[in-house]
Amino acid sequence: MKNTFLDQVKGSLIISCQALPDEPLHSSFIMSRMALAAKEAGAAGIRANSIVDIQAIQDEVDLPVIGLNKVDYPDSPVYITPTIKEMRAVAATGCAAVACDVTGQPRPNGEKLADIVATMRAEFPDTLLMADTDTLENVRLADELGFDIIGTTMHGYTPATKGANIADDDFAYLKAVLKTTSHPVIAEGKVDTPAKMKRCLDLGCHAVVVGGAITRPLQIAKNFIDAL
Ligand SMILES: CC(=O)N[C@H](C=O)[C@@H](O)[C@H](O)[C@H](O)COP(=O)(O)O
Repeated sequence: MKNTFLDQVKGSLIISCQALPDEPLHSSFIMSRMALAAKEAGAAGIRANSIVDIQAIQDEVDLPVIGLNKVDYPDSPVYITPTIKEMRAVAATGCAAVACDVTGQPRPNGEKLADIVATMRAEFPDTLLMADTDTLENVRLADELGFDIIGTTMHGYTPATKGANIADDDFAYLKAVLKTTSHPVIAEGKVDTPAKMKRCLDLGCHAVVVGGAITRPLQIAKNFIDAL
């Protein structure tokens, strides 16, 4: 069966509906309603964390899902779908794409990303793989490993990129990413206004993921409180 995800989201907005256990909205039911609001607003896709959230969202809306599973392991800083165990479980939900960390940092249990990709290609040939990258070096790594989608998700969130913001210097880093890879690029991470989303698309991104600015009320409310 052909995976139509890339056609479905081209030039559009994907809304990330995530709330970790320490966040006020942590609930699969609430995330499914966030996804419904996203759909009613016109989003083309959803990004979601954890098996139960992905399933609840798939029951509520018929939009394609980028699935991931955030898990902390004691022996690694990698937390976005870090091992083959989480990769398989996320893909088994039937989501269109599985996202995982591609930051070059050591993975739990000494697992190697190349082995994870090979196993996923063999077991889930119709599932797209999205690389959550942080630097140009890791964009090149994701290309070499054959990821289908390059995401900028981890730019600003690793020791190598701490403090960076995708919008710095009129998206200078994003422009470099677009020059570095021929795979579709999805801008993600701190795209927090409609104007920034539009700029990412105009620069040539395939799609944009927006999360907190739409689905994290604590973050949204803080922005207002901070202005007092
Ligand atoms: C760094 C990390 O763990 N990012 C996570 C990845 O799935 C999510 O917590 C973000 O909300 C998502 O990337 C969207 O970004 P923003 O919420 O900034 O629009």
